[in-house]
Amino acid sequence: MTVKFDVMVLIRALLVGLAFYAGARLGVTQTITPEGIAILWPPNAVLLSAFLLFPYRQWPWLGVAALLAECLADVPAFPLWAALGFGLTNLFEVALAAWLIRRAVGEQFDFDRLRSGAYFLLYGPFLASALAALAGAAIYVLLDRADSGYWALWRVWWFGDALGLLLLTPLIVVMWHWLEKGLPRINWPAVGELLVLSSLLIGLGIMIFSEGTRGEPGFHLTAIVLLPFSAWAAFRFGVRGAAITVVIIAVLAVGFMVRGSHPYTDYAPQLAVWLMQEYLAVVALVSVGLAILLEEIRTQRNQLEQRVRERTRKLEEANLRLKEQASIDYLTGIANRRHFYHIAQRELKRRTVSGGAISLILFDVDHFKEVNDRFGHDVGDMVLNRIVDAVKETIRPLDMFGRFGGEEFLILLPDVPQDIAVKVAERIRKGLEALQISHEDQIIEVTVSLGVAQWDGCSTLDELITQVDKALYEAKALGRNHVQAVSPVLDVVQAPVSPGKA
Ligand SMILES: Nc1nc2c(ncn2[C@@H]2O[C@H](COP(=O)(O)OP(=O)(O)OP(=O)(O)O)[C@@H](O)[C@H]2O)c(=O)[nH]1
Repeated sequence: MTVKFDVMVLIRALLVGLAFYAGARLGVTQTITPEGIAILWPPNAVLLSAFLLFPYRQWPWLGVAALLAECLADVPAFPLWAALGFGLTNLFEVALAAWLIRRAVGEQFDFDRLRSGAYFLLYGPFLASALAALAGAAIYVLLDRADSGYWALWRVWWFGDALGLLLLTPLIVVMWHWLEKGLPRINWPAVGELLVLSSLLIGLGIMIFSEGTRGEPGFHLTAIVLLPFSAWAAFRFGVRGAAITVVIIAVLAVGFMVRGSHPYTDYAPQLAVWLMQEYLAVVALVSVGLAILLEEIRTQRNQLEQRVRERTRKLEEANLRLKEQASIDYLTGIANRRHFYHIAQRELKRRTVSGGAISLILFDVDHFKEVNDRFGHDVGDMVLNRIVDAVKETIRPLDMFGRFGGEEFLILLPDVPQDIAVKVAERIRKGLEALQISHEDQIIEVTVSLGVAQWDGCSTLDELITQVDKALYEAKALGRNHVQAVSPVLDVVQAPVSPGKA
């Protein structure tokens, strides 16, 4: 691992060092009972949060800063070798916990998943603190100051460190992530609710922790009364809210206890501290755990909704494609017979009510079999496509163009009487006659025969198609490359048949 100098890292290390020093001073001066029993050790949470939040390459700087801070805080009370020993023990504890947690959870650590909460709990307060306590207790024994045995010292170190990590790490980590996103807009109703919640919590906390029971009869509020308040914070303000209330409760509980006032005054001092540690651990686990659980449910619900949205979009796209496939002729891309019928029937129905002319053209490629036979089916397909393209350019966008089947095509012309439709058909005939389709070094020429009919206002579509089919048959009979309209009989528009045409 290369250690690179960076001003940002130096500032971070300085801040971590200062916070660690403040935590250590707080630990030494504000968390030890009058009987000399330490309740919790806050600074390790500062370093653990930093190790969880910042890249591995910054760890050496942060670690050195914390080590110096520990020595500065301890030296007034302990010899330098012991201060250094405590510092290295804490460093080992935090580095081990952070490394294991990040390995298990991934590099982006936050208290937003049950998984991260569970691994934090397992590797931090449970494992790393208990292991570091083996060394911490040994240093105390070597100092020869303590009147209790090695395992009692081990337990005091473990519980104190574990509680410090448990209470403060979630707060520091979630606050860091929160501030990282930039200062949020102030939500005044939420601020109001938070004020009410914290006032109630602080008021009740003071009542509960300032009062020693001392076996007096009568009504006593117990510390568990505060639990619903941190649950309230968890529900309404997430992990941040829960972590803040947990710290408020801890500050009140520890603050009063080190001044000799707490709800466990009936018990021996050591047991009273255990009970307090147990109480604070339960409050932290329940509140922060509940907040993480809610966050996890919210995240999973969002992910699920996102997946449902994505699937629905894909399904709609597939439906659209299916609809298109069901209505479009696969070869030419114009309406297939089914879709053409659907649209044409709708048009006729509309005109039954509103009136207005409507005409139909049916055309067929002349001697198309010869094209297939001479050039092959693929070239035949290409020729059909070129015919369709040419016809599309001749008709209006609102005319309905569809493939009737094979080399037969239908065109529905709304608001067009038969005489105009005949002119359109003639334009198509001429256009296709003039079309020169090149294939390799040859030119393929085609002609079409067209039947035209105007709807009489009452026939069905099938009847109209039968009529126009008859006209087409007549056009074919007239020698192909003709337009033939149905009765009322219009003049047959005949074109000279060019000898080279297929
Ligand atoms: N390449 C190709 N040929 C098709 C397609 N659909 C139908 N055909 C062919 O079109 C030809 C139609 O032949 P016929 O019904 O005998 O009509 P024709 O040869 O055009 O003769 P007339 O209509 O009497 O002028 C047949 O060879 C069919 O195989 C298609 O999608 N692609």
